[in-house]
Amino acid sequence: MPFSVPVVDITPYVAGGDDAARAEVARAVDRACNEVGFIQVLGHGIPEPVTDGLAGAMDEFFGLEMDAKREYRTPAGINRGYAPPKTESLSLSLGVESANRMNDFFEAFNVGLAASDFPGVEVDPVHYAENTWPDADAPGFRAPVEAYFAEAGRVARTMTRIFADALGVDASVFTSRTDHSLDVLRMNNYALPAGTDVRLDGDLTGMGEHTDYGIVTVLWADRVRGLQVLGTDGGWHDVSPDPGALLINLGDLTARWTNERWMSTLHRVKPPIVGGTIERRRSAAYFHDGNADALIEAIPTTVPAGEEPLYPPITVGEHIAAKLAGSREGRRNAPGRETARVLAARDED
Ligand SMILES: O=C(O)CCC(=O)C(=O)O
Ligand SMILES: [Fe+2]
Repeated sequence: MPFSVPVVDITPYVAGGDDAARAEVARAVDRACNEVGFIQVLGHGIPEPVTDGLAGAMDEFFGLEMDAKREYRTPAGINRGYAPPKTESLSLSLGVESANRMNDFFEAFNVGLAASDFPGVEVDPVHYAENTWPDADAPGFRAPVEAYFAEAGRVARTMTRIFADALGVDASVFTSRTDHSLDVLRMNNYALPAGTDVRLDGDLTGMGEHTDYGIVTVLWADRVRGLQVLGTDGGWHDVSPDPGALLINLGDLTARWTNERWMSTLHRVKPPIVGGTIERRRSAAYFHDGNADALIEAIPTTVPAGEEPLYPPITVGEHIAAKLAGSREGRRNAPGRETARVLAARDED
């Protein structure tokens, strides 16, 4: 079967729909999560001006001089603010040590929910770090980013409502573990500085192969080639969203939670070289990771009778901290179940 990312219209969950229409959506999502791990979602309800605003905000910030952007760096252990090109290596989050170590050329800006967003809840200030906003240099950045952040968060929570129905569990299985969720929006910019000779740097990777870490990711991206997803056929496939669609993909915590009934799919960004350079590409990944103190263990109905779950229980915070130590601090993670798959992947479409 040729590789494709299923399209699902979630209008019945966003704008109201009857039980039959919702059940149909839940079935389609279950199939996509089981077979691909990526979905294209229509009917998400994010107004176009909001995504246009996000894109404009990214242009304003990433268009600044490097010296100005560097002012907004944070320590590697704090997942906020600006990350210059080649400071992160996503494949180290996976336990894959490659020749292009720290060669991911994306630059990013991270914003997320902070301790001050949850007054009265005792949360770890490292996971829930306060944001760094570039107000002085990019005054038009914050408002549209906050507007998009709220919308993407709503879509992520809608997806978990669909997940509960698709898995046949009570909605509280998700809501009880996401009421002070670690949520981060990573805005990515893939561009090479003028004059970069791409022929001399054959190892260039936009973003190294990785799985996302949390529960679910809502991904907005320019319709420019670059994102590749590893299919169950062992090959990498180009994926670009249909007009108006958002990409949704599952993270590792959901694979653990569902005892791998659903997939946390490997992906990477390898922009094609055209005319000696790469086409600029932007994306924004909203990671909905769950409460740092929530325990994630296999939903009992996903574990076959008489078998042990594939993974031991883990808290969201422990899992995310280990992954970030790989991608942001350069400490290679212990190879896991996904590592073997990426090493075996064929380098083709
Ligand atoms: O740029 C993309 O399309 C993917 C970004 C991504 O995978 C991520 O930020 O985790
Ligand atoms: Fe990702």
